[in-house]
Amino acid sequence: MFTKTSWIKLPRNVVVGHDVLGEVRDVVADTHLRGRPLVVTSPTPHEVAAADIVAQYEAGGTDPAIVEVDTASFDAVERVIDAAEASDAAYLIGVGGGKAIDIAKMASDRCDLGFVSVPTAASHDGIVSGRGSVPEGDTRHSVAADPPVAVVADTGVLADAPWELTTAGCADIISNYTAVKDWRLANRLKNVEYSEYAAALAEMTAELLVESADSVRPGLEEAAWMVVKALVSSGVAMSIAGSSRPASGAEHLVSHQLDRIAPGKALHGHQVGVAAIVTEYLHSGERGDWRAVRDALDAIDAPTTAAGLGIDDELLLEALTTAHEIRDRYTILGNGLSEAAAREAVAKTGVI
Ligand SMILES: NC(=O)C1=CN([C@@H]2O[C@H](COP(=O)(O)OP(=O)(O)OC[C@H]3O[C@@H](n4cnc5c(N)ncnc54)[C@H](OP(=O)(O)O)[C@@H]3O)[C@@H](O)[C@H]2O)C=CC1
Ligand SMILES: O=C(CO)COP(=O)(O)O
Ligand SMILES: [Zn+2]
Repeated sequence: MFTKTSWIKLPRNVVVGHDVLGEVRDVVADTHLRGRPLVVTSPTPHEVAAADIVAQYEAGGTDPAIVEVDTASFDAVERVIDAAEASDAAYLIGVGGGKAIDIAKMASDRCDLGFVSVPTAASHDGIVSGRGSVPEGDTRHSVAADPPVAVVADTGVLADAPWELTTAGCADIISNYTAVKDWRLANRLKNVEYSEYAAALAEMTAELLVESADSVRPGLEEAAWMVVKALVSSGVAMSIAGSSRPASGAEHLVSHQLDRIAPGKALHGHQVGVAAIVTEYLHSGERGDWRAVRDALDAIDAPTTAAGLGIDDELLLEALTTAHEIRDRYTILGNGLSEAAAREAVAKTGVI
């Protein structure tokens, strides 16, 4: 008897374009969301975009509540839940990078309130995904959370953001190659549930971005457009999969471990990019595709070495050899990469 069920949750409105920040209130009005919003943001995105959104609501006679978060943590999620209850918020608007958006997404899921995603940086593929990702102690939780009801991505705001945020988003997409390889491996070796549609979408998204690398240049709004479309597409792949598997494999384990042992040194996307060079080497060997991954990162100005990340060589080696402990997710790292193998891989790929 066939007993499988698949429940794919996707946003209702995804609005991408020039000056769409000014349309947040109208985009929300086109959904079922009504009442007083709680704007969840972080310091820079507050100035860059959240203040404008608050002004839109005030001009329309609504006084939105606002809360700032400064770390991606469960404490921050609790603080936002308290703020939502105290302000009697009807829905949440996450304005910022991955941190603010994840926190808003997870808090709104817990409060059973709708959530709107307003990215101020094309730096990560959690913009539309139905996942929230937060560290806790020695582990990393990637939890299911309802995806945003609406997404408003202003390409002018994204193009004005520091260039390295955009290159981090590109690297997060390029890491789909190795993530999908890990997913297929886990499916073959551990019978992990696998979706060919989600895998194909994640890979195709990376492919299209790499093919367009020449047009991904600083300050170009068209580049912001291309990158944010790829981030949306990658987030949809995660929603189809019902997990972050299409976009998160061993390279993400290494990045999450770096967040623990070398916090705040480099952006999420840059860390997964450098780690992907190494995990691609582990998948396909010296003559394999690791050069293509490195060259793709290089072509969009993303770092390709530990030094480029500003991370000490020994710390990267520690992350590589301990990354398998971060969560129960089978990857090419198996039950752990030995120090000798890690040293060999970083030397062969020039990552160290
Ligand atoms: N849920 C999911 O599916 C996914 C989640 N993630 C998560 O997302 C996070 C990484 O996202 P990321 O965006 O790199 O991290 P942050 O949200 O920390 O943003 C990085 C930096 O960019 C700044 N910033 C954001 N927008 C602008 C702007 N327009 N101009 C100037 N500075 C700006 C932030 O400022 P400030 O310090 O003021 O906030 C911050 O310093 C990680 O926690 C990762 O786990 C990543 C991929 C997928
Ligand atoms: O960063 C992500 C995908 O790019 C989310 O994946 P995680 O589940 O590893 O947090
Ligand atoms: Zn990522």
